[in-house]
Amino acid sequence: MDPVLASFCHECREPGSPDKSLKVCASCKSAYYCGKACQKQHWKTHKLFCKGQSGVSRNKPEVTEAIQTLGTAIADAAMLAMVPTDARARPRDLNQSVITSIPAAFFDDRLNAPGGVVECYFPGWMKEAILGQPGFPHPVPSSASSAHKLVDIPGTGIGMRTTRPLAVGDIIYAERPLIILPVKWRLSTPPPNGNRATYEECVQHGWKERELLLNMLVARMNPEKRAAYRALANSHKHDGCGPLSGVLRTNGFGLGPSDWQKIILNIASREDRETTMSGVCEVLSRINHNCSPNANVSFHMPSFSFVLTAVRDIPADTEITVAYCDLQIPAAARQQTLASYGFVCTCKACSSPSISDARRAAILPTDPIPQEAVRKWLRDATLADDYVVKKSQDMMRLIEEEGLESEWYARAHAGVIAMAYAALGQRQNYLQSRKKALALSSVSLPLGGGRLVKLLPEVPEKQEFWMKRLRAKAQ
Ligand SMILES: C[S@@+](CC[C@H](N)C(=O)[O-])C[C@H]1O[C@@H](n2cnc3c(N)ncnc32)[C@H](O)[C@@H]1O
Repeated sequence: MDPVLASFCHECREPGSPDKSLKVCASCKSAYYCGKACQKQHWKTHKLFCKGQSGVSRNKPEVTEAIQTLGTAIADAAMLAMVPTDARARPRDLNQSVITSIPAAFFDDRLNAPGGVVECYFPGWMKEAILGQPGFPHPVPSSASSAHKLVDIPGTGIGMRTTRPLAVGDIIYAERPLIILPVKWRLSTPPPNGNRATYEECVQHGWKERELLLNMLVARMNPEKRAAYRALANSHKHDGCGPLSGVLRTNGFGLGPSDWQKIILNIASREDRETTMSGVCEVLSRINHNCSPNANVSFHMPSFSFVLTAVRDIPADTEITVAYCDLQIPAAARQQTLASYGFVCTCKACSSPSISDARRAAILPTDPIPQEAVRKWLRDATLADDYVVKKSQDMMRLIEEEGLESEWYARAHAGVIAMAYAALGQRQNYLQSRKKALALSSVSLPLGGGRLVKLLPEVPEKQEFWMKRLRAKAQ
């Protein structure tokens, strides 16, 4: 008997007491309950792991590294599904995937990090890198005062609205996700027909494996979070992927290589470093899509939370929206991507596709390194003094008309305008455009401010290009 496992009800997580002794599962003798109701409720998950049940073999399959990864988890599933601390999941091999809670979770909620814990499945090196951040975990960022509410929105289900006016760059809400796991699924066990399995059979087998894993992750949550995960929208009820996978596919926010690069460790393989993860949130996953979104969700690694920021000024009592797809592709292509979410987008851009598509196609991103655009202009005396400012301002007008302030080129053009004003020695224009550029920059990197903070100092004279255009002309 594991004394930790035997000390609490595995469904409601209440501790046992001298006058309320816990009953053990007669079959596996490793799950404990305070009463029949909890045992019945827990059986939905427990049956997958309970010794003697056919769903999952408790023997480790003897196959490749990848199979051992999930195989180990399956063999340990009865424990992993129930033990919310991370102590058992310390990776022996950093390339082996682990099921774990970040930050560490404890049965006694008073010991848990404020902001909650995330149930994760990822390679061990990611866990090491996350926990290795100095001062981890940073508190989950918060908005100046409550700024949102969840409401029923006719035709779209639940959605989010503002409760007060917001300015570009304002943090609206942040939360640790319920779960995080890789988007791409590598089969861990052979499909039923082995080498003869068709592509479709492999896909379905992959869904089965992922559903099993999600069962473990969801079982580790406290009852409130479990219920919250299960209550989220599911637009994949009819393609055989399983209910928990359906919720993941409908509600996941991406968390990609650029996020990992900030805390990268050399121990990660190249393939792992390029891993894209998906995180499902209790509140933020209720936000609907718009092709001209007024908000953006980004990942803040120090607090391990997703942060929602306003990408332009938003009046009170307005629906908050984010983008579910690439926004520069034509409307018809966007509708194809959005079909997997089970809706047809009727936003302004999709309602007049010919006008909007032409304008979006005309938006030219500036150099990904904005200083380069300014340097090229400085080197070329044949270009007009207002060449760079005018070009980027024209682009900003189009970007704003199309509502694409969330895209990287919006902040890049805003940065170019500010740097060009510095090169022209125009102090007021520099300060004004700097403010806008920094607000747009914080949309993708809340709290960090992004690269532009270093490039656009508060004192105009300290800007790298200050007066350079004027001096070049005087020579
Ligand atoms: C991530 S959830 C968003 C929250 C969801 N409305 C709910 O009730 O939980 C995605 C689902 O919301 C709905 N949805 C999101 N944006 C929509 C839109 N622009 N028009 C219609 N339905 C939308 C679709 O059903 C989609 O599958």
